Amino acid sequence: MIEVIDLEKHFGDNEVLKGINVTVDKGDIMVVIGPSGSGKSTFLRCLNCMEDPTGGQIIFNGVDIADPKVDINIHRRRMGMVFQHFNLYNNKTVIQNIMLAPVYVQCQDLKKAKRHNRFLPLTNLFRKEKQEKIEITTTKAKIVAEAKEKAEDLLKRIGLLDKADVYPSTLSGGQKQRVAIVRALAMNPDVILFDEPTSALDPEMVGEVLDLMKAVAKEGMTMIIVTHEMGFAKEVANKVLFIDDGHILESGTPEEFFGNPKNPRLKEFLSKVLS
Ligand SMILES: Nc1ncnc2c1ncn2[C@@H]1O[C@H](COP(=O)(O)OP(=O)(O)OP(=O)(O)O)[C@@H](O)[C@H]1O
Repeated sequence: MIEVIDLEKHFGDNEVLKGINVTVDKGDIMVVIGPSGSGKSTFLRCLNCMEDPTGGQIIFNGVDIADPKVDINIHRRRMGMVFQHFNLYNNKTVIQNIMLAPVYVQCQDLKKAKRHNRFLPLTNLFRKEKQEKIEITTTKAKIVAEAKEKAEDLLKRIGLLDKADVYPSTLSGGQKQRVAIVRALAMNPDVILFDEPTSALDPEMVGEVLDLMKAVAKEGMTMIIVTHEMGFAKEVANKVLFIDDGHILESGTPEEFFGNPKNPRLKEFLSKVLS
């Protein structure tokens, strides 16, 4: 699904990623670990071009999205992202947060179709087939109604339907992050990128977020997760990467990675974080 080839990212003289090569297959749960400042978040942010790569390719569903000529917005909607600090819109209610992006992209598609006055392959996020022709007689009201139904289902799933109309500031950190995760799911993405999703949470809330992530993983979602939660990596991941100083120094299954680490820097890192 994603093939990262010789990815480089520099911030001025600071060469943060120095040639990263990774393959992500459909259904992979890939956990990325490494010391602070090693480039993990930068790697994740380059995957959906939130940071423009300095060099290399990111082939996503067959298209090099690092190519500046590519319309990244079309591809980015297929990649969900969950941030350390939730990034919910505080001036929108919980359900509005979940509905916003699906309604926006579908209304944009509808406008485009109407402009061309013909059938176009439109994104219908609420049907099984992700790219199917929908009739241009679809209306914004229909799109909103479908998005609302889906958002309510997602809130039900995380036990927060009663919070649909409140603002995020009234939620706990764990609740905010669970809303952020279902917001990503509402776009029916091919992959979700998680950037330290539990690092900003009080310890008692970490479990509820990890449990939701485990459930999403079980459903077959492809996930790439930067985290310091080694227990989660051992239990849920099928691939683990160790990034240090802008390189992948080791990668493997959790069994190989934790059971028989080879790189001395990884051994040292694991002895610190697992002790
Ligand atoms: N937008 C930016 N502008 C300039 N430098 C940046 C930017 N983003 C990251 N960096 C630099 O890139 C390096 C790697 O940062 P990054 O956040 O990717 O590390 P990390 O491995 O995720 O660290 P942590 O575990 O502490 O979050 C750091 O030296 C950081 O200062």
